[in-house]
Amino acid sequence: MLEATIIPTMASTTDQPTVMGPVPLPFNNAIAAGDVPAVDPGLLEEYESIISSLPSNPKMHLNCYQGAWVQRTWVPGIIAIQRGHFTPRHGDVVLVSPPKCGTTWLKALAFATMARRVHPPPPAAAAAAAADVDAQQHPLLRLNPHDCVPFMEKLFAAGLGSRMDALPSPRLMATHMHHSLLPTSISDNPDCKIIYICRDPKDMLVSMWQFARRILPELQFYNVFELACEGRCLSGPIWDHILGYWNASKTSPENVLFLRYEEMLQYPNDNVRKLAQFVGQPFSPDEEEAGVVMDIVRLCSFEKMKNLKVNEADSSPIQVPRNTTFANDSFFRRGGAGDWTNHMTPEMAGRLDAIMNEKLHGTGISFS
Ligand SMILES: Nc1ncnc2c1ncn2[C@@H]1O[C@H](COP(=O)(O)OS(=O)(=O)O)[C@@H](OP(=O)(O)O)[C@H]1O
Repeated sequence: MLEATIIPTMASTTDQPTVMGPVPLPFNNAIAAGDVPAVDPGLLEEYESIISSLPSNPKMHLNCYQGAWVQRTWVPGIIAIQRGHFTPRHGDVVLVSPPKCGTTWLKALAFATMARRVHPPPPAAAAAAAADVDAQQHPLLRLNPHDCVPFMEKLFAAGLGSRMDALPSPRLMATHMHHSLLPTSISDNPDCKIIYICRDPKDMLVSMWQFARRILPELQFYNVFELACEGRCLSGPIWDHILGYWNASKTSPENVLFLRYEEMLQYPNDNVRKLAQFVGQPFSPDEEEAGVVMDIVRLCSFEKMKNLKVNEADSSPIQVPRNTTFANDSFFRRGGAGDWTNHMTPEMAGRLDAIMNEKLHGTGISFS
């Protein structure tokens, strides 16, 4: 670890400079302050012409870009990242997931783990004492995890990608991009660590449908299910998304950590230890003795996060760029595994399992 230095915290525009160690800073509206730079009209025209040539699903606002179904508005961001507008740095950690597979949870856990020396997670006693002012200082008690860890393609699509350069190392960021979409400057870069999380696709689809219904109330679960089976739902083909990172984790285990939502639910402490080790910040015997692992798991638990004031329905999201569509509460619905049994017939579940089994056959990973 480098020695602690005086650098300004980004926690809020009014915060005073604070003694900080080399930890990720919450990436929130402070860093997005100022005018959004105008995107070159020529570039916009080029993006538009690329997008208009892509296979599309207008109802779902999706396009198929280089074999992956992505949200239309993210395509310019993906292109910008592929063209080298993002400059990786030693110490960068990229969190990757298909949507609705535990992104929010992983953002919280990775942030809490990597920032623990400057922002210790509140210990059990302090967490119980609501009046404990110090305990409330933790960024994750005042910010939604999406305000702490930027979503790369959205940021670049908004012309704000260069603001990542302002973040000190180590930087923590997230993407939903398929492995095949990543530029080699990320995917083949030993300086850049990737932490991947996936989930039983059946639960992922239920979660995705429930989320999408907030803006598309007429959307039927059956439609999302069919699209997924055809490989055309958001981040589809799902099997390609999972396999890309699964294979990379086998080839380069020191660069790609592959996690599963269901295993995280079952063994949260072990998985947080794995994460800390992977990013080069293993828990010391003193931290183990003090219960820091459990403190992080408790701070980031579904129950804790869902019940925070910042994550209530009327809490305004400050994500960068601003997400006016989904309120913070939409990221914490039910949690847990197995909700698919309430929405799929056994035939539907069997069909999706069979497709996944066929696609993942012989790879060493399965979901049934
Ligand atoms: N802390 C924590 N622990 C366990 N589970 C959690 C947590 N936070 C969010 N969730 C559940 O994750 C689902 C949302 O997935 P994502 O966070 O990937 O969504 S997004 O892609 O960022 O929009 C969604 O799952 P469902 O409840 O099944 O819809 C969330 O409830």
